[in-house]
Amino acid sequence: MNMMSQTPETPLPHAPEGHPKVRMGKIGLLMANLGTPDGHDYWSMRRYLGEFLSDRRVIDYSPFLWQPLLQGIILTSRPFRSGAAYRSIWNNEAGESPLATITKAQVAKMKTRMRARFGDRVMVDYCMRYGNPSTMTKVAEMQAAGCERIVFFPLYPQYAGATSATANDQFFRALMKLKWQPSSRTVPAYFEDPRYIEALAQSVERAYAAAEIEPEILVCSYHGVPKRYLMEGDPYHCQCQKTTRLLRERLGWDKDRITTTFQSKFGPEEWLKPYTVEEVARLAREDGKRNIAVIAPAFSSDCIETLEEINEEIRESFEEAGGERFAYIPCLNDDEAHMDALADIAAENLAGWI
Ligand SMILES: C=CC1=C(C)c2cc3[nH]c(cc4nc(cc5[nH]c(cc1n2)c(C)c5CCC(=O)O)C(CCC(=O)O)=C4C)c(C)c3C=C
Ligand SMILES: [Fe+2]
Ligand SMILES: [Fe+2]
Repeated sequence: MNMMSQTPETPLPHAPEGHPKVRMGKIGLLMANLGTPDGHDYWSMRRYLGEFLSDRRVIDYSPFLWQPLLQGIILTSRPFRSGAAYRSIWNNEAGESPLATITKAQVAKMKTRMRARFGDRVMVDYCMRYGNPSTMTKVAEMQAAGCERIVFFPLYPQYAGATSATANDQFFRALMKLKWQPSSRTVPAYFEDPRYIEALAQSVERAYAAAEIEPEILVCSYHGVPKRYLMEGDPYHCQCQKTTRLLRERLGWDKDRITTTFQSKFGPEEWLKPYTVEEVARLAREDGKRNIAVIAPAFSSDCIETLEEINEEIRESFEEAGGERFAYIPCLNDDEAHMDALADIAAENLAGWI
C-alpha cells in the first residue's frame, strides 16, 4: 500500500493495546529564522543573548576562554544596552519584537500560497534558532502531526556558517531526538535567485520613485562576520558581493551608483569591511554625498539590526558627517514579490515529494 495515500489518521487493525496514534501522509515546510528575545527586560535579553553568543558557529573561540568572559562580563552589561535598543523598536501592541511579528506575517502568506498549490498536504510552520518557538519543538510537532518528510527553509538569502549552517545543525539535532525520523531536505541559500533579486530591485525602484530627490548612491549593508571566517572558507562575503552585482545589473546601473558594506561588528577582531557606519560617514565627508539610500539584502525581515542600527545609528553617523538625506529601504518582509519568490523556492524544494 502506498503510505503517502493514507489519510492522516489511518486506523491500525492489529495494533496492540496502547499503541501510539500514527499520523502520516503530510509534508512539513518549516521556515527558520534567527530568533529574537521574548521581552526587552534584562533577563529575557540575557537568556536570548546567552544562547546566541554561546553558539560556536557564531563565536568560535574555545569555550574555556569565551564562557567566563561571556557569562562574567558581556552578559552583565550587554542585555541593558541591547534591551534599550529593542525597547525603541518594540511592537508594543503585539508584545513582541518586529522580527517576530514579520516572521508570523510571512508564514501566514506562505500558508496561503502552499494551500493554493498543494491543498492541505503541506503543513507550514516556523521556528527560531534561538529562543521561541524552538526548532526542537516545531520539528517534534510536525512529526507528531504526520509529516513523514520535512523541507527545512532557513530564511537567509546568503549562506553563512553563523546563520544557515547553525539553523541546519539545530534542525538535525532535533531530528536526532525522534524515534521516527522524517526524511528531510534543507533549502540552499538563494542569494542569486532571479526572483529574490527581482523583489529587491522592485523595492529599490519603489523607494527611488517615492524619493523627493534621487539618492546619489545605494549602500547595500549586509550583516558582518569576522574576516577570519571568510579566510577559513565561509562563502558569505562572496555571496553578498554577488547579490549586489546582480541587483546592480537588474537595475541597469553603473558601478558608482551602488556599494557593498558590512555592519554590526562585535568584539575586537577585524570583521568584513568596509564597515557601514564608517563608510556612510566617509561618503559624506570625502565623496561629498548628501543624499544616500541604504538597503539590507541579508535580512529577510526588519529587525533590531535594520530598524535600530541602520535607521538610527548609521543614519546619525551619515548626518553628523554632513549628509542630508538618508533613505532607509525596508527589508522585503511580507512583500508580495518576496513571498512569491520564497513560495517558488519552497515549491522547487518540494519537487518529487508532492
Ligand atoms: C557576535 C557575533 C555575531 C555574528 C557572527 C552574527 C552574524 C549574523 N547575524 C545575522 C542576523 C541577525 N543578527 C541579529 C542580532 C544580533 N546579532 C548578534 C551577533 C552576531 N551576529 C547579536 C549580539 C545580536 C543581538 C542584538 C544585539 O545585541 O546587538 C538579528 C536580529 C534579531 C532581532 O531580534 O531583531 C538578525 C536578523 C546574520 C545575517 C549574520 C551573518 C551573516
Ligand atoms: Fe547577528
Ligand atoms: Fe569574496
